[in-house]
Amino acid sequence: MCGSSPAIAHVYRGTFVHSTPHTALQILEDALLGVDTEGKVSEELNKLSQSCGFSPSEVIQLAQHEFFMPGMVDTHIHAPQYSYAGTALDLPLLQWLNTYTFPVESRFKDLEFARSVYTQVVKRTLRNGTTTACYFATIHTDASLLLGKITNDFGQRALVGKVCMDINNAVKHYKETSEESQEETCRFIAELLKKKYPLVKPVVTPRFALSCSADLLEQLGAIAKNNNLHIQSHISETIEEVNVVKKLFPDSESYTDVYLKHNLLTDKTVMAHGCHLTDEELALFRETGASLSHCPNSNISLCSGMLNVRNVLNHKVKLGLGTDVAGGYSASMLDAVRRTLDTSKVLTIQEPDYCTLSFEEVFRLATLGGSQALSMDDHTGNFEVGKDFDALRVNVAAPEGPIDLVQVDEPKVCDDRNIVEVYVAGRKVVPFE
Ligand SMILES: Nc1nc2[nH]cnc2c(=O)[nH]1
Ligand SMILES: [Zn+2]
Repeated sequence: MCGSSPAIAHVYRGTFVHSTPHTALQILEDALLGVDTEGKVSEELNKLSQSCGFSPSEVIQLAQHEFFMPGMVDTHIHAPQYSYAGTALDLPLLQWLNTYTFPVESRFKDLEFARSVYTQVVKRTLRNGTTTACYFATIHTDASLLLGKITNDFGQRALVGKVCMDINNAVKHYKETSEESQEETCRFIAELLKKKYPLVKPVVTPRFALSCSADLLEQLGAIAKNNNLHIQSHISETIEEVNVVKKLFPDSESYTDVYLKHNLLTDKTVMAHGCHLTDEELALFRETGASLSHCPNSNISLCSGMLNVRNVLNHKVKLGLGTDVAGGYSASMLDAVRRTLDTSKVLTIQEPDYCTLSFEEVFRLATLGGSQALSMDDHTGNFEVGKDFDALRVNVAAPEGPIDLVQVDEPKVCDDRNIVEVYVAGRKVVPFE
């Protein structure tokens, strides 16, 4: 009904590609899509009524080699680590953290340094088509609030986490006391919510079980519960990490059980990696509704392991993709798509009966899967009517692109250079104003 819903602001005509829970890749050709004044998909594709009062001249027609796809969801990225992305990948996880990561993150006490790196990472991920990002910041509350401001200013949808850690035996100046961590987490949440940024929300962020005392984990579980907030952390990334967790938490049955016992596994929890989870642990994810972020570039770059995504999906655990900058050297979600396919093919080389992921399935993981993993699929993830218009305008024949079209209509693998416009909640955020 035209009369009762918000007015249509824009109508696009052309090819739309998206995923639904039932169809990994749906291609709608010569379709019409309306975006209303609230930035939502306003009418069913193909069924936009001519009587709603737009004239064909107002329709924005996509060019022959263009299509719209949903914006991609980076379910796990460390904003401060963008400052050294593409370097320092020669050590296994725990040494990598002590040698490179903690010293760099400790510099984010300096707000001007933070402003410069955070502006770069938000602009770069937006240009790469990340319309939603789930960020780790650092332990510094004011710099983490600044990251929230910058994502809001550039129009990126984001969950932003002030990192919590009260244990750090290697870089002793980069940690908090348990009390500081709790108080600063509460201040971070209160101040970020007070800003009323429409697309930016706080996420409770215990770094991982090895950086947090049991007392801190418990308090963070309570804070998340009392404020109904998202939670993010890392789990079972490397075998060494799993073994140390076992020693430190002898009363827990598994790594997953450590988080479960401290009320950190909820249907708003996203855990990164999970390469070495057992089937019993995956069952706990399924029962609690917690999700996994698959970070294949990082898993390979730090030689951490290879997540068996097919097994995760068979367990009906929600799963999205993450860049995990800077364990992953690329801030591009299209890179995460490629690495996900590569990892799946390596598993197939090792085990020929392995059911390799298809390109279509991985496209869904990068878009709708990520929205589901962050429990945002009621309003993002595809072009269903009523959802926010988070979208990428892709030009397969972009002049600066990396490929040449030999045959017309040939489907081809593109890269970030083919993303010519980015929209979040109906607002054009790339190119930058
Ligand atoms: N990849 C990765 N794993 C972690 N585990 C705990 N902290 C980190 C981090 O910063 N990066
Ligand atoms: Zn990480």
